[in-house]
Amino acid sequence: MRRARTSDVPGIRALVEPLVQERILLGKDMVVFYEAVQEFRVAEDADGRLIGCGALHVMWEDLAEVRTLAVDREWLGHGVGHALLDRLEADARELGLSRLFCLTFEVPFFTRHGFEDMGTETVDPSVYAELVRSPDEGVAEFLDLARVKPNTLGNTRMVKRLV
Ligand SMILES: CC(=O)SCCNC(=O)CCNC(=O)[C@H](O)C(C)(C)COP(=O)(O)OP(=O)(O)OC[C@H]1O[C@@H](n2cnc3c(N)ncnc32)[C@H](O)[C@@H]1OP(=O)(O)O
Repeated sequence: MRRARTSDVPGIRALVEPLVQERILLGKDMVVFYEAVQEFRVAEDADGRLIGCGALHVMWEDLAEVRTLAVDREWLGHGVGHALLDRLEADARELGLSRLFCLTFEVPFFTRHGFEDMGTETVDPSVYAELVRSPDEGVAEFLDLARVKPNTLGNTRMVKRLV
């Protein structure tokens, strides 16, 4: 497990692409991955092949989103996903964050990690007014804005409080 390098971006894209085709993850252009490379952690096998990735995207003083968490099909069920999520959580704590958001179909996996369905939970109106100015799709998903509903269909908005 290590921080991503720019040379990992094609590998991250290759991990994510089949999941985009299955409409599990949202597709992103290469430039977006390069811009976000500092948010990524990657997992590699003994031969240095990329087998998993995940990113932490800060949204507000206390809040970040876990995004683009993906594990190579051949490695599913070997603890790679949990290890990546643990690492992202540790990064979140280091940054001083206290809430982690995710939008996912993998509810049991995130529940095992202490995430809960957000239900109708929202944020303070003054914070809402600031967040709503963001052009980021993840922020819009957190706020459950109508324009991103087609992306969120069937997904669960989940949150974990870091103590
Ligand atoms: C915020 C977002 O990015 S949302 C999108 C989340 N990503 C996706 O939906 C993409 C498609 N899914 C995936 O890539 C994967 O299924 C992931 C990332 C969700 C999970 O990755 P995996 O590496 O298979 O997870 P991991 O092996 O750690 O855990 C899966 C199960 O294997 C079991 N397991 C088997 N071996 C182990 C082990 N050595 N250590 C821990 N768990 C293990 C666990 O019981 C676990 O069960 P749980 O999910 O109910 O807790």
